Amino acid sequence: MKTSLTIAGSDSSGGAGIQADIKTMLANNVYGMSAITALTAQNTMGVTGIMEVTPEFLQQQLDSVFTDIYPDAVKIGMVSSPQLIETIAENLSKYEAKNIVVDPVMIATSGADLIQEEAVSALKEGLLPIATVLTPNIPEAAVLAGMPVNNDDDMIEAAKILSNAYGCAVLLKGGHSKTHANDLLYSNDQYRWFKGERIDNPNTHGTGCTLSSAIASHLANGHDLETSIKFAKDYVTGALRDMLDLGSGDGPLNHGWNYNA
Ligand SMILES: Nc1ncnc2c1ncn2[C@@H]1O[C@H](COP(=O)(O)OP(=O)(O)OP(=O)(O)O)[C@@H](O)[C@H]1O
Ligand SMILES: Cc1ncc(COP(=O)(O)O)c(N)n1
Repeated sequence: MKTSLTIAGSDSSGGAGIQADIKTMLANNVYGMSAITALTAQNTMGVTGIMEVTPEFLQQQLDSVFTDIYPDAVKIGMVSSPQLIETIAENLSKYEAKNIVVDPVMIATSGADLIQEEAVSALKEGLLPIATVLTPNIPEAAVLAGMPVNNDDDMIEAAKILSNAYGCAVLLKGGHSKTHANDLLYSNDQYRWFKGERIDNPNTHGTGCTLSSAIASHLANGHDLETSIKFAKDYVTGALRDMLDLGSGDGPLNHGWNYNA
């Protein structure tokens, strides 16, 4: 069985972060492992607390995983401080990690800040250059590329800027678009749209975490990037279409929609 590691924050409500990642990995046929960067006290209505791990404890988790069950792919989600980002960058280089999916988590759907301001430059310096694929949503792409992203042409321009600056593929997700749910892949000076049916579902907590973990799972299983994105997008679309409705706020997806069917 192929293996995948998520380096991310825990979401006590189970819809995003580590919990979404591990469920997604199980549903997409890989053995999932985790290195936790922070605990969040969170539910469908918001985040009420964040407790970061120390860089030393993150280091211990990474050593434990990489020296025993080597991951075939790595997904990186919420990492809020520059020190933790440096620890991850150093270790992924040291252990020669491959198939690295970087989801630059900045703000939760509920509005909470999940990254310190000074961590954004650490992210740019340490993690983007080693990413196989970077998966920003529209607001994150605007911050990272330093330009407004208001339409499809802006999405192409921002993805091109990021791909050229960091030498990685960029999947700019269209979930925040008012008109569609199409994601744009920019890689090797070419772009391709992954078109998605926009589903009228208010419960989208964790869609970004789920998509990036599904991409990592399919890369771990040996698929190329475009095939992995296509399978991952189909998986997220199915999970949204399932119309799970839990909690009073922005609820989670059904990660098991294709599992017990
Ligand atoms: N209403 C929707 N219908 C269909 N697909 C959607 C919808 N909303 C988001 N998606 C898809 O979900 C994936 C995640 O996109 P999105 O832009 O929402 O990421 P995100 O903002 O990082 O997610 P998160 O909600 O975890 O912060 C993309 O493939 C996007 O196209
Ligand atoms: C621990 C953690 N990681 C990531 C997200 C982003 O997901 P969303 O934007 O759907 O809330 C989150 N809310 N919590």
